[in-house]
Amino acid sequence: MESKRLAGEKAAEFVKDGMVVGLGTGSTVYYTIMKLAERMKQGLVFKGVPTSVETEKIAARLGIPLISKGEINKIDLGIDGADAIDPDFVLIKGGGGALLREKIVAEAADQFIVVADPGKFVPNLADVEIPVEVIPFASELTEKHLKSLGCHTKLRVNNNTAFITDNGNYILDCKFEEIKNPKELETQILRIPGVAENGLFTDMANKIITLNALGEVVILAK
Ligand SMILES: O=C[C@H](O)[C@H](O)[C@H](O)COP(=O)(O)O
Repeated sequence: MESKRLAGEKAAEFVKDGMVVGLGTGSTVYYTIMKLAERMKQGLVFKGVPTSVETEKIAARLGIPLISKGEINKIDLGIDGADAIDPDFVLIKGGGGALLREKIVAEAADQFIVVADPGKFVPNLADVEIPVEVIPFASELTEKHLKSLGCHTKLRVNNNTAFITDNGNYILDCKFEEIKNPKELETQILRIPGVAENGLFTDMANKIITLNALGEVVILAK
């Protein structure tokens, strides 16, 4: 999609020599990674921290140097996509199942840029399911606990079997009737034993790169 390409490529301009860059997951940030590989050939020097096995493979194929898992100390800039963005820049992520590593990287990054086509903007987050990554042990109990917060849960499946994340966990997609306080909900979900992470990303995005109604790339900042 052209809008994903334009937004994704623009974000690559924010990477400077010597940076450690969190490389997100999905079809929009894919264009960022492609652009970064192009800039690398022109002399840009940086190292990447991939947020998924999928991104790790793409980056490795393009020859992008990656920091190995046990050596990630500092991330200068994270760039990633989103499934939904509300007017306060609260994000829902995890449509591709990569939310856990994505949140670790977004939280650690000094700056976090989101790349998204305009279709990702929603007036109400409750219109979108929140992916919750849960460890398989006693996941029925975790699910029951989640339901007590007032949502409908759905185990994510792939080819008729449970979808397994890069971390060996399940995803429960949770639909709430309303979300009054996303920050509080993010914390409440995280407090449930068995929950590894949830797809609500509050207070994280510093900039959002998207397109306006004229199809021009715009950078929204808080
Ligand atoms: O788990 C997947 C991620 O949260 C992605 O960043 C998100 O799904 C956005 O992906 P896309 O850019 O393909 O719409």
